Amino acid sequence: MIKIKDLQHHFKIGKKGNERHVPVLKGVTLEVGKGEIVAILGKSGSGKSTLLHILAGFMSPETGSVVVNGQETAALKESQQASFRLENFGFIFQNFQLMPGLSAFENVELPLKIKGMAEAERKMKVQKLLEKVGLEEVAGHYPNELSGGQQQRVSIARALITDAPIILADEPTGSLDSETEKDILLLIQSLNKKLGLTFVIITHDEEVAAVADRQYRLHDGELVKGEQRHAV
Ligand SMILES: Nc1ncnc2c1ncn2[C@@H]1O[C@H](COP(=O)(O)OP(=O)(O)OP(=O)(O)O)[C@@H](O)[C@H]1O
Repeated sequence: MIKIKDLQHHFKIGKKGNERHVPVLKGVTLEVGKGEIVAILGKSGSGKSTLLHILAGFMSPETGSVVVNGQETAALKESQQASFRLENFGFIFQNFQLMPGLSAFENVELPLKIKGMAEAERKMKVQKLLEKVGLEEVAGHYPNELSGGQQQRVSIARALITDAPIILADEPTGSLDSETEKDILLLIQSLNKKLGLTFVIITHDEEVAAVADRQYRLHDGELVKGEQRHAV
């Protein structure tokens, strides 16, 4: 499903003529199969977000390749990139990134509007998914009328609504208290089992990584395999 091969990336820091080259990824190789949960741990600044951005096609790697569902992402034309992303990836962020002026229902509906799905089909699909993630009673609430856990459920529903097979989660519980964190991790595990969704989760939190089938640690620009556990 995902094949990342020998990714290297560095950033230039400082003023022109006096730049420093800081290597962030020094040859990262990773394969993720369909229906797996893979966690990437690493300290702040270790390159987790850089890896995720390259995987999602927001950034191009200097060397190495990313193949998603058989498609080498660097080979996509610029005009194909957005629809490829929409078809293949759903995103979950630490700070939810919901549209404040839209209700929970409308936030989840938005990607389908962008895809051009007809209204009746759209409404039915959103309704079903909101029930699945336990939000039917707050569907009309705006983000500022929802708890952190509810907001993250909305953002998970938004990530799932387009039926993308891969969910990329960037510190999905970073803004939540530990009880709510557990709820969200259980939801992720259940969606993985019931729908066969693939998750790549980046986190600095060992408890979050514990839901993964495989754990890796980004350290000094390299990916090191970690331990495997299966409990929330
Ligand atoms: N656009 C950029 N220009 C220059 N340096 C950058 C840029 N983006 C990231 N970096 C540097 O690359 C390194 C990796 O950053 P990255 O955001 O990938 O780390 P991270 O592991 O996701 O950190 P965090 O957990 O704090 O989000 C850091 O040293 C950062 O300062």
